[in-house]
Amino acid sequence: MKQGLFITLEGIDGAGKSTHAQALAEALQAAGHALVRTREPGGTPLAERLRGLALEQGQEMDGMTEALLMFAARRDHVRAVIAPALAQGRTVLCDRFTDATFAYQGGGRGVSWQALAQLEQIALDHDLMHGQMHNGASHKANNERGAEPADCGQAPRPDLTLWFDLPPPQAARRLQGARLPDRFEAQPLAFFEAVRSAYARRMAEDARRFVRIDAAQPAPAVRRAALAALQERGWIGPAG
Ligand SMILES: Nc1ncnc2c1ncn2[C@@H]1O[C@H](COP(=O)(O)OP(=O)(O)OP(=O)(O)O)[C@@H](O)[C@H]1O
Ligand SMILES: Cc1cn([C@H]2C[C@H](O)[C@@H](COP(=O)(O)O)O2)c(=O)[nH]c1=O
Repeated sequence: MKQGLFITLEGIDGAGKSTHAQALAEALQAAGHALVRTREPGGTPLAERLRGLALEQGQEMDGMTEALLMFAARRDHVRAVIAPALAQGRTVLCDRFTDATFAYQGGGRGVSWQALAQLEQIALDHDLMHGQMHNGASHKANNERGAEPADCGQAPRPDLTLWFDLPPPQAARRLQGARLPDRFEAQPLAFFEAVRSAYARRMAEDARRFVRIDAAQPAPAVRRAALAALQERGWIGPAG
């Protein structure tokens, strides 16, 4: 079975990811993709509990602790949801993934890029599917046959990342009064400037995977730009 597509949405809080995720999902489904929509931190019962801890106002923790929580949640999410779906040929549309940890915990909190790269490797590439394979068979049964697929221990990486890029003051204006801020949304503008710069660094390091969407445009133009990225790859039809 051909591995499915893995698409992630990134950007600072209030950039418009959730607003445009629905149109992207509808376009992918209309083009015949068997779609799994999910988010980070979250996507499994355990990861949603970790999300609650990480986002809860008043719950103090340092940047490395945040990063460890994010990667713990991510490992569970990838093992239980993302890797199995991709192995079944499904398309996964995920609101945030590892880039967010580099942006928020790296850029925002100052955790070293190198430490995050090491955590990524340990959390996602260390015997990821231990005890189960992507198709549900056990490693043990496979070992008894003397064979183990090469990709059993490694997490999939996104095929495409849409970075909704918006100046933090504009994002703050959009979020004002929209909802009660969580622990991240309550951060000052300087935090989000640092997060935004870190997204730019991630894009510079892996330019082929990223498409930057100018999220400062009116919503219909943002939607068109996001759909165009899928159309250019032949993943949806010209009408979206
Ligand atoms: N292009 C746009 N122009 C004006 N307002 C917008 C635009 N896109 C989204 N909004 C509004 O901005 C607010 C934040 O959008 P949204 O919730 O989609 O952001 P988000 O990136 O998902 O944020 P978070 O990551 O914090 O969940 C919403 O009230 C939404 O209606
Ligand atoms: C994956 C991930 C997320 N965060 C932060 C970014 C946001 O402020 C929240 C998630 O809220 P959203 O409304 O679902 O966007 O979590 C982070 O700091 N690090 C991460 O790895």
